[in-house]
Amino acid sequence: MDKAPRLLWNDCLSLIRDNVSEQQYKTWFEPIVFDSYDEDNRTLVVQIPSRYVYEVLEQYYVELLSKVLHRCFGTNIALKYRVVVDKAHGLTVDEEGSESVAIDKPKVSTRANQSPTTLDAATPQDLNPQLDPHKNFQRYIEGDSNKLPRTIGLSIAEHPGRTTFNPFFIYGPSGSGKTHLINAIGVRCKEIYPQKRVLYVSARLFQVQYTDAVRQNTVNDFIHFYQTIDVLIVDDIQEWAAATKTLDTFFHVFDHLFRCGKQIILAADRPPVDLVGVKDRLLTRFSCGMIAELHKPNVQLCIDILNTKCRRDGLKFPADVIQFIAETANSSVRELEGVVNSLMAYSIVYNSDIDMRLAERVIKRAVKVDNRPLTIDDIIEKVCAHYNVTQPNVMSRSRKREFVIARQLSMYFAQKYTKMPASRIGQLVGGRDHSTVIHSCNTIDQRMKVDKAFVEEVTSIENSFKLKQ
Ligand SMILES: Nc1ncnc2c1ncn2[C@@H]1O[C@H](COP(=O)(O)OP(=O)(O)OP(=O)(O)O)[C@@H](O)[C@H]1O
Repeated sequence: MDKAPRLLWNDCLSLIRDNVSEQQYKTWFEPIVFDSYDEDNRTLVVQIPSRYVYEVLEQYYVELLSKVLHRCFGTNIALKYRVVVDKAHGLTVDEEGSESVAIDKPKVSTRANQSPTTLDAATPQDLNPQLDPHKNFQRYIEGDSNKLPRTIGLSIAEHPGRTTFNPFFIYGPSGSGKTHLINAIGVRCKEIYPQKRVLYVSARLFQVQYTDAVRQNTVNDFIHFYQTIDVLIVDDIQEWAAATKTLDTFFHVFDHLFRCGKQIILAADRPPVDLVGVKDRLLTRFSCGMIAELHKPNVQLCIDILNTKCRRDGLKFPADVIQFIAETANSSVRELEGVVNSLMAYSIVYNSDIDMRLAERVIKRAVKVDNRPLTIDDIIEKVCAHYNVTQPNVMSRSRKREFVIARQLSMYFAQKYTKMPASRIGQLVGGRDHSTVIHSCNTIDQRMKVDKAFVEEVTSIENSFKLKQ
């Protein structure tokens, strides 16, 4: 080979650049770094920033890669990916990321869905905690909606069974991050105390295991096994509603662990009082430690999560697209992630850049469309979310800058999108008169004529209304 392998790889990149859009090149190929070339095995090793990039390259660009590699390096060339860890942000990409081992395909850390098969008390090293290492605290972005549960979770991980937060009962809507948080507690706990017997189990799996134990006449072993756990994490316990026998069995486990000072962590989609079919003796126990609620993420948390995801997965989304997704697809973090994945898929399939047009198209398909006419309450809610202020702030007499803007914009949008007269709008926005509404609308109109950044802000809020039109 006459030319240095690094230069040959640069040739490959030039060829690729000619064959994909600029956006695709920047997103998927620019982050690839030449690592090494093994002359004997004719193997090129490249570093990639995440497993996600690997999956996309393998799924959509493998043919292109193979053609350019053959063209530049000749036939019989093998390509290996090395998935690196983002040290700057303390984020690990996959299990092998921290070991500098060249891998054909990064090994996925599969979450074994099965519970321990033997019901004997295995040693801590033998017990698979059934935790997903990726769902850790480093990846659990903090925001207003989860600050308290996250802080409590960290403290439990550091002192399991020794805080007043026992049991820790966490509840919140679907996709708000319950599983991630309770899993992160287990992961952190295991890092600090490798000897502790930590176990994550879904309520459904616990029930299945219990049913099996009944069938095989091993209920005592079953209970004994669970009574040997130091940190027991049970997810989705609302699924036990009316499963009387399972609940009774869990009662024995719970009581024993609690008395022995072991940590219990429970997650559900509703607070203990709303758990149907659970007897009082368990309900009072569920409620005697700490109950914390996870709320729907606010816009700022969505932005932070999206930015982190893009950074981690080596994606480049324009800021206005991030803002738009955060404002429109924010009913849960799962929805946010779904939109990002769809957006990537669309951009690849249609060979188009990720911009507002594509984002609007994808969001319309991915997010449930609400056909109700836009109401003034919808408007105030979106404006408040955008400026991170509360409805009482908007209604108040305060002249604080962001309150005034949120107030004036609420009136402006109400006039533009609802059929209400100015006097009614004024009444609903803190009991103002119609001349204040007209003045506010004029102020916004005037500012939009001279302030480009402000026009962008207004457009971004209007985008968040789109799903309601
Ligand atoms: N604060 C956060 N930072 C980063 N990712 C998050 C955060 N909250 C949730 N996620 C991610 O959102 C997705 C959904 O979260 P999770 O499964 O924990 O929700 P859940 O409340 O348990 O939902 P369900 O009740 O439907 O099981 C996961 O991929 C999770 O990693």
